[in-house]
Amino acid sequence: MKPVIALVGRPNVGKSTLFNRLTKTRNALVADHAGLTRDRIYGNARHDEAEFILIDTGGLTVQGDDMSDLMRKQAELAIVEADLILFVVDGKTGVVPADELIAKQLRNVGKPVLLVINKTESEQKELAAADFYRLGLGEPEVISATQGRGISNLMNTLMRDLPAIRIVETDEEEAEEDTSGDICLAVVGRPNVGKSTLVNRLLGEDRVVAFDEPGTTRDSIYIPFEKDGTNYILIDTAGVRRRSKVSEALEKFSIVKTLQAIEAANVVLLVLDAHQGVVDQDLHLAGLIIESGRAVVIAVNKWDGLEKQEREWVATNIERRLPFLSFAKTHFISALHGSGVGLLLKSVKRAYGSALAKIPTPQLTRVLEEAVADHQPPLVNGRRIKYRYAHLGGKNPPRIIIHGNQTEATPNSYRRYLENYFRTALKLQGTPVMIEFKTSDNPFRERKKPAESPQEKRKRIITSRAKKR
Ligand SMILES: Nc1nc2c(ncn2[C@@H]2O[C@H](COP(=O)(O)OP(=O)(O)OP(=O)(O)O)[C@@H](O)[C@H]2O)c(=O)[nH]1
Ligand SMILES: Nc1nc2c(ncn2[C@@H]2O[C@H](COP(=O)(O)OP(=O)(O)OP(=O)(O)O)[C@@H](O)[C@H]2O)c(=O)[nH]1
Repeated sequence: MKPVIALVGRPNVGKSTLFNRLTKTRNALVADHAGLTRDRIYGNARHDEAEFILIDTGGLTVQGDDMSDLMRKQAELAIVEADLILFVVDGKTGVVPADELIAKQLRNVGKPVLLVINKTESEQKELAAADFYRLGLGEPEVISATQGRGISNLMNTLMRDLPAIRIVETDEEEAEEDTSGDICLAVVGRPNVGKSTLVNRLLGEDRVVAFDEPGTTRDSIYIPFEKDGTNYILIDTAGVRRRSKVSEALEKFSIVKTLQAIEAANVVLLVLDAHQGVVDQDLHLAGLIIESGRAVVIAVNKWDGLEKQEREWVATNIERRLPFLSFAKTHFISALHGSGVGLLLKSVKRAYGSALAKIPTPQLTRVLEEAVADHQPPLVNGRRIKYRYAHLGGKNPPRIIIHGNQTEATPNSYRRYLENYFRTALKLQGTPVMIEFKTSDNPFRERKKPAESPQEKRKRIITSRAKKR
């Protein structure tokens, strides 16, 4: 499971800037979806050899700000859930009383804390650090988040202090044996939408009583079950099994836990509440799911007892607010009464099949040719973009790599056209499809390149290992 690092510090010290610098790698899917609020507080960070979940705790220490209560609690929870805390201070202002207060608080958290002095582009390292030793937090890292100075050193220190963030090398054989065929299904949704009720429905009441496992709040529970000859591993973020142990709703709902579950899943079941429609927190979750590239099925729960008019409103509301999830199948269900629940798993299975489909190069290339024949790509600098062939560069989500000349100049509108064309022609349902372009003079040399970079491969192996747990 990915380690969690939390950014803490008073306002304006540069936490968001550092956050953006460390998390900017995985925006490919998100950037292309207009209307999607990107979650700027929780993110996946990747840097050369390391990978972790990064949380920006925002205005945690400010009294009377306008951060909503839930967000504040989430921030407090983030610190509890973090494996390590980065305490960011401003090198230009030097130590201010608020820094001392935060340092005092952090010393009581019982977590490793690394002091990071930001905004030090014009200063000598030693000079910038001198003032901050009195916070009693040991050797600080000296960085400039805007210029990227000191980030490599910071990462090295992190890898030393928190070795778990290092991406582990594994050999080929281990990668091969991962094709167990079990469908990893994460049930996610904000508090009170009915996740627990749905999990109980999916598993059958008798299993609920029988199962219990110790663990911390941030861990989900992995429950294998079988339905109509298919094996699933349900990732229960609602903590159905721990009702008795964890009393507070807050402790049960955790974005870190949700993120970890999404990471480990093949398919995400996003549960919404029909009585409320799509609220901002649903949008945040949808953003995290989109960013992960996982397959998605939407369950609109509490469909029972709604008037016709209300139902129409909910359906429209979902279409309007979640256009970037239009690839996902939506089911209107009642977890309480069981209606519509049976069909959910069919869609989950279909989405899994689409997300992990093996699509041979000749087939992809044929669809590409048909798409181009139906609708030509535009001219760029007087020359037409030319696509030679397409191959599958990865799964879950399918990554279709298109090779040719000037392909990088393909406008977004045409890329979306191709995406939809592939989706329809290949009958892909419930999964995002990523289109990537490569320009190469010699397609044969290109063809010999590995479909996956070593880093992507490592990532895939780690993720599938997480699923085994
Ligand atoms: N000179 C300098 N300015 C920086 C650096 N990093 C951030 N800043 C600036 O500091 C200001 C605050 O940065 P943010 O990243 O928004 O700070 P924050 O800690 O997230 O602030 P809150 O969102 O209010 O908690 C912005 O104007 C940044 O451009 C840096 O390394 N050097
Ligand atoms: N009317 C109706 N109520 C439902 C349905 N499903 C769940 N509920 C009710 O909604 C409330 C919340 O359900 P839970 O299953 O605890 O929701 P949850 O998402 O697990 O909530 P947390 O555990 O707080 O994350 C309970 O009172 C349920 O009885 C449904 O299909 N219809």
